[in-house]
Parts: sequence; structure tokens; C-alpha cells
Amino acid sequence: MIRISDVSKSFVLHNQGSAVIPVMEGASLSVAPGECVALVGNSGAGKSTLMRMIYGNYLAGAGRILVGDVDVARAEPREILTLRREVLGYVSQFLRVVPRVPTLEVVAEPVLAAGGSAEAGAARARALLARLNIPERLWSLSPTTFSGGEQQRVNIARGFAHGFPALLLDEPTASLDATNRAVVLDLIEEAKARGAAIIGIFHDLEARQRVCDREIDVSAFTPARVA
Ligand SMILES: Nc1ncnc2c1ncn2[C@@H]1O[C@H](COP(=O)(O)OP(=O)(O)OP(=O)(O)O)[C@@H](O)[C@H]1O
Repeated sequence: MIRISDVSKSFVLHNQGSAVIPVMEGASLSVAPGECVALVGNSGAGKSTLMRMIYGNYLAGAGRILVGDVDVARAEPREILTLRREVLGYVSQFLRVVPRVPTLEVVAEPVLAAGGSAEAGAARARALLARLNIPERLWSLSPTTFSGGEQQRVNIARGFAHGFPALLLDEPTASLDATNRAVVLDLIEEAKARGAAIIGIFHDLEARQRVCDREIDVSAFTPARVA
């Protein structure tokens, strides 16, 4: 479902004499439907950079990033937007929302964007918000004033609302209490069971061991640096 081959990436620091910083070289990995792969490696190895390239936020310098049959490394912005609506979900660490939109709508929105009905979106949003222990009295309010942990859970509910065939998870259990962490791990296992291909960054070792089938050490893709 996700096939990455020979991807490289350099950053050009335009405000620092256009210095070129190579951060990745020859990155290759595949994730099959139903599989969860953890990106590991020391800080600065390139885990977030690789995730951002897969999502199309950073442009790969070379190589192929196939998500389904779309090569994100070469796709037009319009194709990437379609991919993000239908195929590729991304649960980032922080919730970014339009102010004043009620939580229920925030969570249901990906279902509607993927072509689901308003009823299906609302039902899914209710079920997820209840499972993630967001009190019902908050559902009609905007999440902008929610606590950090509540916002994170709304973000997770939104990320799992549509049944994306491919999912990127950036520390989905970070700073959650034990009960909600267990719910998130269940959601990941359910997504795998329905065939989602998942790539994640999990600093939570126990969570990684429970839901991930393999680890890929991205420091293997860090270019050798001239000291
Ligand atoms: N926008 C950017 N401009 C310049 N350099 C960048 C940019 N983003 C990342 N880098 C560099 O790329 C390298 C990889 O960073 P990245 O954030 O992907 O690492 P990471 O493995 O996710 O680290 P951590 O575990 O600390 O989050 C680092 O040396 C970083 O400084």
C-alpha cells in the first residue's frame, strides 16, 4: 500500500548562504495493508522528515513514494489533496481547527470529505468521541478552548473517523492517560484489522511493541556526514 524507494532529501537554508544540508539518502521501505511499521532512530535521524514527505508536506529530492498508485514525490498538488481526502490520513500531535466549528463537525468532517453522508459522519463522530471519553456536553462546542489532552483526543477521533487505507501517526499516545491510551491502541488495532497500512512514530515503547509489526531505523538512511 505504501512503497518508498530510494528517496533522498536535502534542505537548502536560504537564509544561511544557501547551505545545502543532506538529511536522507536511499530511503526504502514498504508497508502492506494491515501492517503497522514504526519509524525509529535517534533524534534528528529524519523520522518526521520522512513522514512529511509521505504526506506531501515536504517535497522529496529524488525517489518514489507510492501511496496506493499515486507517487507523492511527483504528484500535482490537486492529486495530493484527493489522496489526503480519500486514501491517506495523518494524525499529527496537535489539533488545528477552524475557530467556532463544533467538535462533532470537526470529527465528522473527514467522513463527509471522503463522500460519506452527514448521518454516517455524525454517527461515527459520536461513537469516537464517546470512546475517547470526551464529555457529551462538550461536543457542540469548538475544541479551541479544550484542555491539551482533550484536544489531542479530538484530533485522534478526527484522524480515525474515515476508514483511510493508509495512515500516518505522529506519537498518537503521547501524554494520554492510561485509559485513553488503551482506546487509541484499540483504534490502531481495529484499523489494521480492516486492512489499513500504518506508519508511525511512537516514543511510547510499550505501545510500539503492542501495535507495530516491524521497526525501521531511519538512521540507516542518514547520509554519511563529512566531519
Ligand atoms: N525544514 C527544515 N529545514 C532545515 N532542516 C530541517 C528541516 N526539517 C528537518 N530538518 C533537519 O533534518 C534532520 C532530520 O530532522 P527530523 O525532524 O526529521 O528528525 P526526527 O528523527 O524526527 O527527530 P526527533 O526524534 O527529534 O523529532 C535534522 O537534522 C533537522 O535539523
